[in-house]
Amino acid sequence: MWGTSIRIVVAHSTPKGLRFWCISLFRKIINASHFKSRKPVRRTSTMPPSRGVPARLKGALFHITTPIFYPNARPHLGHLYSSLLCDVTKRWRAMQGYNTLFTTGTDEHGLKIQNASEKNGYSNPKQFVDVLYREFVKLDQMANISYTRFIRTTDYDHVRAVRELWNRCWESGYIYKGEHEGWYSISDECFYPESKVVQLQGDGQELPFGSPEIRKDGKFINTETRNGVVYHSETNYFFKLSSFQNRLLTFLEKENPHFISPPSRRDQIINELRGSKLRDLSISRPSSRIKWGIDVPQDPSQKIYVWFDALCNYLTSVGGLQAVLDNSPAAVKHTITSQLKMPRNWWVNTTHIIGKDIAKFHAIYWPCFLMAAGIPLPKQIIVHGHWLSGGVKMSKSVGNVVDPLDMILHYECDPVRWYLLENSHIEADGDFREERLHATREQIVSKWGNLLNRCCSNKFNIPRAVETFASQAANPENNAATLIGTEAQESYRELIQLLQTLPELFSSHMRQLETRSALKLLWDVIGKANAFVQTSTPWLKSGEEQDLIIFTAIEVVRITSILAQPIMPTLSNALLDRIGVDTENRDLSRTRLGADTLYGKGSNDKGREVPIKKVNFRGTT
Ligand SMILES: Nc1ncnc2c1ncn2[C@@H]1O[C@H](COP(=O)(O)OP(=O)(O)OP(=O)(O)O)[C@@H](O)[C@H]1O
Repeated sequence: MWGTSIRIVVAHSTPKGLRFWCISLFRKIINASHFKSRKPVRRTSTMPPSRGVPARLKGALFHITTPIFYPNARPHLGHLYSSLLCDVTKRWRAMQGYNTLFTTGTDEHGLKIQNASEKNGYSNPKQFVDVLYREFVKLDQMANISYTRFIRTTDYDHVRAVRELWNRCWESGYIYKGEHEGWYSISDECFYPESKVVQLQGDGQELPFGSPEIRKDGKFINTETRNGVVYHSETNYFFKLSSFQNRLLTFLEKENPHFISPPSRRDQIINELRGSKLRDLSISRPSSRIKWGIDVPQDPSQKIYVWFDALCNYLTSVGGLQAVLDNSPAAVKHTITSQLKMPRNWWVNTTHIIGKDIAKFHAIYWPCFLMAAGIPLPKQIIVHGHWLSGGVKMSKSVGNVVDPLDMILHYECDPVRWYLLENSHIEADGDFREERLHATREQIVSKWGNLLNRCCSNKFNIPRAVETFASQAANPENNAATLIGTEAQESYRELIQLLQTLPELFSSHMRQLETRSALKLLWDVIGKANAFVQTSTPWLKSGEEQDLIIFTAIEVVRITSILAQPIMPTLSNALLDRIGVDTENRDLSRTRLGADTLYGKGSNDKGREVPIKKVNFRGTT
């Protein structure tokens, strides 16, 4: 205040050159006296955050969905990855001020489940899925996946929603009965055109369909998923997919070019739509062949195709088709959906995260079903790559799976989450390596934990350092002079620069789901902070110089831990607990340097430990 009034007097009463000279002189005097005579003043409340949640985000709606998974065997690392991307996005959006909804679940009907149930000795597939869906719920619990609803396609309200969708498409004339023959994959539960079928020879050679050497009794596979196919003919109901080719292309190319992300996946779908004509899609199967499914409303001799059933789960999750059309709460009572006052508003703010294996179903079939039913489309589909094992997609059917529960039990949930997000890229496939997971945990302990440990030594006083320097944080250049030696000052300046840009850059990577780049930013600043502590040797310093070093380093722990909450919810909060950050002060508005002026109490007490320890590498990959 004193400084401000002097500056105002000087600014208004002197010529320009003299005025600047006076200002800088006064600044120097003020800073010098400030450093000499400053005594910590205990404040009664924390400083107001500098940047709150932008008004446009407060209360905005964000609904995110995983694919629903087949409970034909226990879940593997690939399933966890899809769920994790959703969980992290949901947590991040919640931190930004959105109202969020997150649904996941299991796809419990169809031939694949029927066959697996029989193979496992169950007479009723429902009993089989009742056992296996729990494995998916258990994994979500163990991995801290914070869904708001776990949908099972055998849930009453879902069955009702599927019938609603079918009836609406039927009434609008987009479903008709016909004869279907072609190459069918039991594993993929779909037909493939001849152009995508080859015959496998004994020597591994593949003969395209139509080659003279092809034998009728040979083994045929499709070239998309490489699963076996058989020639099959039956009466089915068809969906008039062909009617939507142009509408869908216009939507994807002109009206909503960001509907499919990343752009490379959008281009693939557009090329597919441009390159070949959409054929009408068989959306039922004879009940004689498939017993385990939802009856076609007008014809119980047919069961609804499992994809028509499964995709509809996304509508169930906001209350079903009618609730979306009426934009009023679902008639069927469910703890979540009946609470949604305006289901359509949630629906149009829905993002589907899916693996690339099911892009066609989500980016072509699903929008067409919705268009046929007169329902607006969701906001976005984000397509991610696969985790491989032995060079091919990790898959339940192939059996080349990594058990995520096993990894979580040994390495704990947060390091596994961090590892998966750091070692993957939305557009590329990832290769699981247990030694890298182990190294990730080591790095958290030796870099993050070490920085915390150093600052929490009983030689230092974090609360005093925070009280002294938090209010000065807006003026880091003034503080640099407190440090002795150009090396320490340079290191300080670099660190401050990184910290100042961190929240914005981190946010921009998270918006694009570039988790690897987001996490790299955290490592960069933590690495820089460790180097700064090493260079400035606070254990050899005292008074304000020591406090400034400790304040700056512990700010790195505080800010990175706040930002890391969506990635490692438990550990980041344990780190914040360890340095006494109030639970009210862990939002994004506190990620500015000095945005929390009251923390650190008890942090330097003897005997308190870092909340993560090393574990051994088990040597199995
Ligand atoms: N290897 C993987 N990498 C990444 N995600 C995967 C992987 N496997 C499955 N998923 C996720 O699960 C979805 C498919 O679920 P599904 O239950 O069909 O898995 P699956 O292991 O491929 O099953 P199956 O082998 O029985 O067909 C994918 O779209 C993706 O979201």
